[in-house]
Amino acid sequence: MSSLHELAHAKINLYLHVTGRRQADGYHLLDSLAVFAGAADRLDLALGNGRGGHVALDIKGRFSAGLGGEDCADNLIVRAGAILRELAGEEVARNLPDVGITLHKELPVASGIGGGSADAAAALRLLLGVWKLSLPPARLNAVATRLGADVPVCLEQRAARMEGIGEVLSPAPHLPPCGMMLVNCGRSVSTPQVFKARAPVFTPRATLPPAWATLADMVRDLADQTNDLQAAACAICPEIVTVLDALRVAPGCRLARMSGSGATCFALFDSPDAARAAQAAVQQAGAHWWVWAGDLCRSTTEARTSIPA
Ligand SMILES: C[C@@](CO)(OP(=O)(O)O)[C@H](O)COP(=O)(O)OP(=O)(O)OC[C@H]1O[C@@H](n2ccc(N)nc2=O)[C@H](O)[C@@H]1O
Ligand SMILES: Nc1ncnc2c1ncn2[C@@H]1O[C@H](COP(=O)(O)OP(=O)(O)O)[C@@H](O)[C@H]1O
Repeated sequence: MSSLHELAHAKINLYLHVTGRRQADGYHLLDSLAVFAGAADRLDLALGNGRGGHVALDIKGRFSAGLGGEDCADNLIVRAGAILRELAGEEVARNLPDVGITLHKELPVASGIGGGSADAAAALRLLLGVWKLSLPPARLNAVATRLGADVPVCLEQRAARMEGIGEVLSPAPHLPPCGMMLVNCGRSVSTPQVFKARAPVFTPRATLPPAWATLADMVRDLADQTNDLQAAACAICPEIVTVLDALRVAPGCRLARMSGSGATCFALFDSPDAARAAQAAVQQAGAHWWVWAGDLCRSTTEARTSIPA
């Protein structure tokens, strides 16, 4: 059998409102518009010789060192395998083929673009396929949420509005053509720490149109929204402010903001070419920064998503 692969695209929160707090466990209630950028990790899967549904993980790529100190059992890819084995039950699990997954880690770790969540979702897609398991959509959403609040949206890798703690998904407004730049200053920022450090105020749910015909229309509406985690993340990691300043003065930048709990920031441009044209100028502001420019994923086909029925 030839090797299977999936791309795990970066999730960008175009805005992120903290609308409340869940009583039961203190998780925050969110209203966010998530889109997916062309930037991605890649997972290659090869079938092993044994049975039992074991997942062996090998990590390569530009940001592999960011996960180097961690036990592979803690990796969200291996945890995705463990949850599916548990759901399959002992008898079925005994006969599941072992697999080897190579993660090419090209997205910065703990950086507000959900790389780990995207990897977990890609692993779920791959493993459901090779193990020939199928789950009803609500069950799959619950499994994904157990792995992380960002994992459900990463299953489809399609622009979506996220509510609840992230697991309540609805269609995003139709997006206009545009380009995107992503910049990360190289410092990992802890999501729980940022949630804890934010000012204890809530922002109402946004009112969005069904479609944005032009980037100017979208930017006008996004300018009225906020990332409620940005101030707290900037206090923890002041270099985020430097990144935002560099993005705002980049030629052609229409809007610059932080994604998720940071530290990665994004900027919107008229086109992927306009974003790429501004890349060198931004890289000059921070030689050690990770800078990516290109297009959004505009369809699930483009994002190479395959959720077995
Ligand atoms: C902030 C967001 C916005 O999309 O993105 P990232 O910064 O991670 O990319 C996500 O909500 C992150 O999702 P994810 O990283 O999967 O979070 P989880 O592993 O479930 O939770 C990590 C920790 O973040 C806090 N958390 C997370 C989600 C949420 N709605 N409320 C929270 O309070 C909790 O302290 C939790 O223990
Ligand atoms: N495959 C993975 N890639 C990245 N992080 C992972 C992975 N598996 C587990 N993790 C853990 O999840 C944490 C959050 O990772 P990540 O999803 O990259 O953050 P964010 O959502 O803020 O971009 C990391 O600090 C790391 O400990």
